[in-house]
Amino acid sequence: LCITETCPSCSVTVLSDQFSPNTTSDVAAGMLIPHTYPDTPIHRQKQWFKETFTYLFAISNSAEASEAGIHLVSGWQVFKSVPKEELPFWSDIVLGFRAMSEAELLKFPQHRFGQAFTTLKCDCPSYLLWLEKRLKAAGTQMYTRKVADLWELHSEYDIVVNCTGMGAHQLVGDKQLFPVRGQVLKVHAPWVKQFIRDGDGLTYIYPGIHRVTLGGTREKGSWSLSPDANTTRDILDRCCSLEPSLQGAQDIEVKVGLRPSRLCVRVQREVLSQGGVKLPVVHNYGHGAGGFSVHRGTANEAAHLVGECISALQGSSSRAKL
Ligand SMILES: Cc1cc2nc3c(=O)[nH]c(=O)nc-3n(C[C@H](O)[C@H](O)[C@H](O)COP(=O)(O)OP(=O)(O)OC[C@H]3O[C@@H](n4cnc5c(N)ncnc54)[C@H](O)[C@@H]3O)c2cc1C
Ligand SMILES: O=C(O)CCC(=O)C(=O)O
Repeated sequence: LCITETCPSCSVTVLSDQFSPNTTSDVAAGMLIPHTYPDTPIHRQKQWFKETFTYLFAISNSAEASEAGIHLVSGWQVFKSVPKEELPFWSDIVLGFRAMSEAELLKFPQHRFGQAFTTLKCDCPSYLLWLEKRLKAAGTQMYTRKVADLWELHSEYDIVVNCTGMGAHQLVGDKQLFPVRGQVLKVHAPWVKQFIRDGDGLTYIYPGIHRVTLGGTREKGSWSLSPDANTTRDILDRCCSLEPSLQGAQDIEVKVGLRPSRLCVRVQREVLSQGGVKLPVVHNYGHGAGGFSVHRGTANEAAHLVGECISALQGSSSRAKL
């Protein structure tokens, strides 16, 4: 979508072996709460988050908000002891970030410190459909197709943008990419209006438009997409200890996804070369646990790199003519 916006003369085709509702992005809680990528400079991550927050905040304030599934949500992140970093790098991007008051902390007898703020949340399947609709309106073709090798696209396309998430492990043989399995529950508990996140990042309660997402797990290196019944009980127990009213949650649906994790997101231009033939590629994958939080920022950067590929192609074709 960013490419169609920044380069309207480009003809964009989306190829994917799965579309919504069968992607990792459909499983996500969709909270805008960044995760730190250890090998990406903080100023770059902050810029990605800021661009994403600004973009989604504008949608949340528009008549598109409910179709796009974007809404503001307020709540608390609570800690058993005061964290080393009292002010996370994103504290001035979310709204109204402050330390919790004594009165608020009374709700969490096992916790000693907390942060209150308002952020955005995406109802992921709605947002993905809304994005697809906008792509189609921009004239983008969408085909179901599994790509086994980027070179198979060479004869049909000038530039390939690789946004395959965990699929990049096989497609481009990226051994720095690893799965972090996450199991979540989507439940009916319409009385829960505030989010609650344990500062250790393992347990969270995220109210959405229709359902509340209860999490979670972070199992590094696990490729299993099968729900685990013991884990479901454990998630429910942990969430009930933060919000006892969840004992009354109904209609529990279990979802599992593999976070496409790396020490840094790979937003990078590469020119593949084979027998003197060149294929420009822009990679945009490896968003781990924070794909929704930074998606618009990384997409803007990838679109910019596509612009650079176009300039390089135009330069080489004019040189070829000379
Ligand atoms: C339980 C859980 C909760 C999460 N909660 C949050 C949250 O609250 N906030 C947040 O910011 N992030 C969250 N995340 C992280 C977020 O879901 C991911 O970072 C994000 O979904 C990654 O998006 P992606 O588009 O890169 O990958 P995907 O959504 O997996 O999309 C990749 C696409 O590429 C296609 N593909 C792959 N390989 C090929 C191939 N060879 N040929 C053709 N197509 C291919 C796939 O079919 C798919 O459509 C969560 C993740 C999990 C698992
Ligand atoms: O970490 C969070 O609180 C949001 C959920 C998430 O990003 C995840 O489970 O990966």
